[in-house]
Amino acid sequence: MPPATPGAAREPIQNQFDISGLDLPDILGTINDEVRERFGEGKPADYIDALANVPLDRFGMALVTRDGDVHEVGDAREAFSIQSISKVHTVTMALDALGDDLWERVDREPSGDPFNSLIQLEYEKGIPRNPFMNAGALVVADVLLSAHERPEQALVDFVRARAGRVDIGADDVVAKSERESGYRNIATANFIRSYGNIHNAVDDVLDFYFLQCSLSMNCVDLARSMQFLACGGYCGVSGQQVVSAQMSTRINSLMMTAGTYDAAGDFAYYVGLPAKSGVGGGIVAVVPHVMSLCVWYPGLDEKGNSALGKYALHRFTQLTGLSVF
Ligand SMILES: NC(=O)CC[C@H](N)C(=O)O
Repeated sequence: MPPATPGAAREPIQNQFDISGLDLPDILGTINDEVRERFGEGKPADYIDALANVPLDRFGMALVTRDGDVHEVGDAREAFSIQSISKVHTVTMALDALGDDLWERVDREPSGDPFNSLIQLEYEKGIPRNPFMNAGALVVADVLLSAHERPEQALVDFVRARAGRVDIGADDVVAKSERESGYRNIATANFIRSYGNIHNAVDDVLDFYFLQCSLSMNCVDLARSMQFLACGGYCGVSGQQVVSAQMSTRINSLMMTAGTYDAAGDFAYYVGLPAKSGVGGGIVAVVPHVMSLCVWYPGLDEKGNSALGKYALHRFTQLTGLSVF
């Protein structure tokens, strides 16, 4: 049947912000059952000794709505190494400190290369492609070292305030292990320094970076810590406006285009949400204006993203229709 008005859509447009008709506990339960059938897929991040032997029999998922309601399933309260998810927290702090001047130090384009790649840095004279690849996160770390008297404490305070928990901290074993096996990050930081785009001592920048990667949090903490990106920059957990509404939209855009590295296109296609992954197996995602989510499964695919975490988010957008597209 043709639409009544020429040019009008056939389907009535649903209010994409209305989740009252969704049975979220049931949807999470279905995803949990499906994921557990597939335990064993992927492999842990074996280039960091402390993460190499994490068993592939854990899955957690949590979401936090705009109203602060929490839904969770599986191992959503088991802490894990947040790794590169911390890059969302640090870029938020750096944008708060420098505003758009940050973009003179780091670009905001997808890289199409692995998260630890150095290849574009020489062509682009020490300006990393985006703040979510390791090179960009090292520049962001340097910005925070310049902006804060006690940068590590400032980061821990920021994450604690967003998650609403005072006992969040770094896992020293993971941080030490990262330093011991951190050949690429050490090379990257020194290479950027040679272009003058790191201003503080390289070792201090690396210490900060390894600390941020080694923060230990669970799915509920992480979903809460991203709630401000679902609420126009307002963090319901702390009652603070963290960044402007415009800036929170832009951080979501960065996650969409670069949050899952050289799989960002596939992620947009398969999941359809801004997301940020870490090699600890966590992935956070945002449904703008609706909710923030976190999934965790430690087996990674070849791009370094949680294999079943990605599957879980794919099923979530399929079952709820909550893709941004
Ligand atoms: N993608 C990631 O989570 C990478 C973080 C890891 N600590 C590294 O620097 O290699």
